Amino acid sequence: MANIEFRNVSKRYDDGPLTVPGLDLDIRDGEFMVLVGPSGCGKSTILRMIAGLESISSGDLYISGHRVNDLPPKDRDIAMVFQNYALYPHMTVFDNMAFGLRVRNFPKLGIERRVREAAETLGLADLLQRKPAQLSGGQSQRVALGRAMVRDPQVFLFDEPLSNLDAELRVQMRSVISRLHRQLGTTSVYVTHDQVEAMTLGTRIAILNQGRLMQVGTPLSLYNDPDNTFVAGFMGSPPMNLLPVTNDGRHLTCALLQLPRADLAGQGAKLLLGLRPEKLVYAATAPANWPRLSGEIELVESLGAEMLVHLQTGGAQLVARLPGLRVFTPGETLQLAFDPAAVYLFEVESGQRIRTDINPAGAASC
Ligand SMILES: Nc1ncnc2c1ncn2[C@@H]1O[C@H](COP(=O)(O)OP(=O)(O)OP(=O)(O)O)[C@@H](O)[C@H]1O
Repeated sequence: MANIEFRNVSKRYDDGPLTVPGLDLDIRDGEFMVLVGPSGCGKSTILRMIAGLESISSGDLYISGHRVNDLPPKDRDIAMVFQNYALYPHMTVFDNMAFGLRVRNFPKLGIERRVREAAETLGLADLLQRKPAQLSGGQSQRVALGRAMVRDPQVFLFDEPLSNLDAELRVQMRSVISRLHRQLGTTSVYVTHDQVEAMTLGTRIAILNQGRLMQVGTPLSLYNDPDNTFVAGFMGSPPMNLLPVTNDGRHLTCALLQLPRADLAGQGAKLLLGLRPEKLVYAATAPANWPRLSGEIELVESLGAEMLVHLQTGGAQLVARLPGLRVFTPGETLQLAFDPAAVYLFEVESGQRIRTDINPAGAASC
């Protein structure tokens, strides 16, 4: 078990720009930390710095309290699981799983026991004599997991391990990884650009953009309490609606609606109003004092029990997540409502959250 501390860590490749500019991040002992963010934001670079596969340009990295900036990868007691499985094609499943222990001169009996235990846990017991070419993608990824597991390292690193699997297998493998973590309690760092994966696996999630930490917290705290528009847009499916509104010190106004908010008198004349798609309800079912807004239906995506309704209204676009019991046709007008306490507010320029006494996370939904 181990904790990992980044202290003002920067990374620059050759003469390029700073890929990671001054990262401060604490990964706690035994937690499952997910690094999430758009392609190219530096997630893999951060992971590879922990593994020792990438040098650190400045700052300090500590694992279990020891500064590891110059420690070679083999001395870090870390196991990494990659997207492409990285199995040896000429070796059996057993030998692939045993390899890391053999090169560390583990006793033969111990290797046998550890591999068989891991194979049992991962449902690979019947496949130990197969070669990687005879395995499905999901089985290959379980072998890659098993190979990491048998080493019983102080840290697991995962670099988008599920991105080559189809949707159903991804869900299955997510629960395998989650169960393993509950069982072993090993500090884990997991890179993905999939926010659903991040939400379901992470004890905490670090959201990155262009190498910078946007926010770190539990999945629920990031969803309920985003610090900025980037996090608000990243967490939640579909993401939060962000509507440009004008603020005259008494009301927030846009083509859609007028919302009394005298408490924002000291704020800018233009703000962004954030409203989660799942906080919109049919006007007919909402309390009379909730603000109404209506729009023309552009598109309806059915999710089975629910649907995503895309509305066009006064130049602004909006998505609502509604119970899927009604049939709509594009072009139809739909009237919706929301709890006025459910809105988030952000500065336009910086995207930073404007915090008020109103707690949107506690707002009711019909
Ligand atoms: N070896 C390298 N040499 C130069 N630049 C690199 C190198 N590796 C990564 N980069 C650059 O660093 C930035 C971050 O890359 P990184 O792979 O860490 O991002 P990522 O968030 O993991 O992306 P993805 O989700 O697409 O894998 C990118 O702009 C990338 O082009």
